[in-house]
Amino acid sequence: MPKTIVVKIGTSSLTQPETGQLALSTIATLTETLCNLRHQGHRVILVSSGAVGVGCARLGLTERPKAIALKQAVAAVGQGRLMRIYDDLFSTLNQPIAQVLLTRADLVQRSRYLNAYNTFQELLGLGVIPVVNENDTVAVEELKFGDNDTLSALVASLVEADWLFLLTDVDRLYSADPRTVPDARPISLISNMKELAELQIQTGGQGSQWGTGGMVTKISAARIAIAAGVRTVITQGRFPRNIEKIIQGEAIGTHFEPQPEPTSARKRWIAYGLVPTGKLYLDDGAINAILQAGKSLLAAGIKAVEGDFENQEAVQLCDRNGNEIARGLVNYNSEDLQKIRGCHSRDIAGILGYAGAETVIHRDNLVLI
Ligand SMILES: Nc1ncnc2c1ncn2[C@@H]1O[C@H](COP(=O)(O)OP(=O)(O)O)[C@@H](O)[C@H]1O
Ligand SMILES: N[C@@H](CCC(=O)OP(=O)(O)O)C(=O)O
Repeated sequence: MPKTIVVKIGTSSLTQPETGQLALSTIATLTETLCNLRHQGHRVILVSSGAVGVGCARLGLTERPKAIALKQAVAAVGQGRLMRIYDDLFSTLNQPIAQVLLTRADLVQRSRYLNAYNTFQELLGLGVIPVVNENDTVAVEELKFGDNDTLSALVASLVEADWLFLLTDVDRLYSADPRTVPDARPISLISNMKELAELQIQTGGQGSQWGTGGMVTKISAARIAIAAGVRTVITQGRFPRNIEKIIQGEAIGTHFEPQPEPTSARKRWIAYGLVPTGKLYLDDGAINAILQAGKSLLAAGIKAVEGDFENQEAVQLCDRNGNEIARGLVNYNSEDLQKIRGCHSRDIAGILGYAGAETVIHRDNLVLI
């Protein structure tokens, strides 16, 4: 059965850690592997980091720039070179590829989200392998994916992929960072998010010298992907051939099993496509109503409102300690919500001077996280 497979490779696997130069043999093997998958009839998307790392190597910079404008300039240098290398290798194997550069803004607006979906479908239908990266050169801080783990999970969710492979410089997820905790326990399978929470995995800092986000972003990427029904695997980037072995059933890397009933496409867009602009702190009654009974959120259950947002924007719903439990589209702006929080729905019209929605977030626009 043909599958849709998203493979994300990080800078730490694409470059030599000592010199920052490209790891050519890894890239060549990855290219061969992805072509094999295409020949087997699968639909393949590559999410490749490396624009900043390759740009640095090209310009002789020895560490990842911190200043935003410099990083954006370096990414512009590196992205071109990266695509040239991919195109040379894939062309040798007669495989057409396409460059797809996305920013968060492309997924926030529903029409642009659907447009991105259509473009991917066309490319995959044409037998092309899209090579995706964040459009680092124009992305603005407030509207960034920030790391390609998240980007790859959103792409996998968008195209409703069967597999997401997160290729990195460790062979799997461990109970703690194996670089600093040598006896950290390897983890082979995570069946659901409850199990993940119970494992209390420690993720240490921000990852390797050239990587962005470390393991934290891979775990949150897995969370996004499995909610969309995508089986997610964290595995070693230096051995891309393992992808084929894993698809054939070998137990390599860490597997995250997909949620049996994936969240609907629209709710996934609300939860992960949109960028939340505020927070609502709820009382225990409201939390129970949402979590246990699948109810809408009413003004009476809101203890506090944080942030400045408009009607129909996405907000986070939190318990009293600030832990996020859900996200949703609000029916009131932040100014009006400040006035009606804690109030009964029948009093809203009197307080605001107009008859607004009965619910603050309708259950159709509310997603548990
Ligand atoms: N619990 C953990 N299990 C495995 N690796 C971890 C863990 N916590 C932190 N890490 C670190 O995450 C790093 C990979 O992240 P990163 O450098 O961002 O890679 P990439 O460039 O592939 O995205 C590893 O080198 C490892 O040191
Ligand atoms: N978009 C950036 C990569 C950001 C990123 O997530 O990097 P990595 O942790 O190496 O996957 C680039 O191309 O350099």
